[in-house]
Amino acid sequence: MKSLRTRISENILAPSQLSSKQLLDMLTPAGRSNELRRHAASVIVARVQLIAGLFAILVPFFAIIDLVVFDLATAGKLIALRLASTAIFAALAWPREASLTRPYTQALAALLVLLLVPSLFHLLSADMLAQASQTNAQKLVAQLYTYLPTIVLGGLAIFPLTALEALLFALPVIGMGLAGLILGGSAPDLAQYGGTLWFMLMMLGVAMFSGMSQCHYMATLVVRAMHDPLTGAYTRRSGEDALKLLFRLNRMAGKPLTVAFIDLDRFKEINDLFGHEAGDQCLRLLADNLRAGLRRSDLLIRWGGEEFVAVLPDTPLDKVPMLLLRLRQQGLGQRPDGRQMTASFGIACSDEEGIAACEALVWRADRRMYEAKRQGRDAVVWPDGSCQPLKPTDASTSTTG
Ligand SMILES: Nc1nc2c(ncn2[C@@H]2O[C@H](COP(=O)(O)OP(=O)(O)OP(=O)(O)O)[C@@H](O)[C@H]2O)c(=O)[nH]1
Repeated sequence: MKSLRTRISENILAPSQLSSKQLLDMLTPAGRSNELRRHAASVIVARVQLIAGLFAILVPFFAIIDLVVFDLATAGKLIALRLASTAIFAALAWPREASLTRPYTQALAALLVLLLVPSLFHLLSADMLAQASQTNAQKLVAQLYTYLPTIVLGGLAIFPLTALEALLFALPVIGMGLAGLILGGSAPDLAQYGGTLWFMLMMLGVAMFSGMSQCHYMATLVVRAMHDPLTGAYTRRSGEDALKLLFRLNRMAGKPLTVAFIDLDRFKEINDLFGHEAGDQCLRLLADNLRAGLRRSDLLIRWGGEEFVAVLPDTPLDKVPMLLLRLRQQGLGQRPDGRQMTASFGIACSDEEGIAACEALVWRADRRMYEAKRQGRDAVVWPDGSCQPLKPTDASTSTTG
């Protein structure tokens, strides 16, 4: 069983081992991180816009077939439906700014509209087409219209949806497909309904498999692109993007956002005395310990070599001492010589006078971190300029500074 799972994950889904968490992430979107949601939202919106744009151009052209095949009254009604569909497709294709707070919900809503338009077209035209179809050509075109919901289900395959999402999107489409058959006057026989339902379920299966595979592949790439491979912290680039977003969101909500600029003390000494590999190990340990002290909603960014930035959304200055206390209690990790690692901290808060952008926030925190270095390291410098030592009072955990 395990080797079958490994084979599927390595050869079909993506070239990586599949953990239980990753498997769950392909089945339901519940555990998805915000960064993954944002990325999935941008992929879904881009594809919805592309397909909707194509449909907005192609759908009116097929009016020619309606005019050639059907009588004028039927063709007129079909063309009216086409024009309404075209207007919706054009609106979906229109470029618009992604929602800052709920980009994923916005993307799923656009996708739902895209899927429902052809299915509704089928539903609304079914009765009319059944009555107007006398000749073979008319019956053929009417039959092609009944395939619309099935084609929509196949189209789901190009979106990075989890299995649950694909299923939920498919249910109304399948429902409308079957309702169209009833309205079209098909006798409720097993051959007609069973065959159509079977075909739809096959399409749904393909769409689910393709969506899950895309989800997994996307998650693998996003995690690799956004996180520093040594420490697992956000890279400078992805961290700056996330910080900008959080800064805007907190500003809009009138909440303070605090950043802590953290620089490991005397790190060069570790590299010089114990080698680069030991230095790397210390950086890993430091990042693990910093993360352990932060909340789930906080971000840890590797700003440069041994410099990190902790981003604390919705955090006023008076909450920062609690974080520092937690870090002090658990420690930042041991150096290869057995002594405790120490770091210098600079704190800045978006509430401060003259902070219009997050760049200014980080710059101030950076300056304060240098001031902490200047004042002897293993210390924190606050926005009011005061410098507080971080040293534990216990002499057994003495510092390097
Ligand atoms: N092992 C390792 N070393 C790194 C990495 N990135 C940067 N460094 C090293 O980090 C060291 C930083 O040295 P300095 O800027 O002098 O800082 P420091 O020795 O910590 O001194 P203070 O900051 O003043 O306490 C340099 O020797 C870099 O080569 C890395 O990814 N791995």
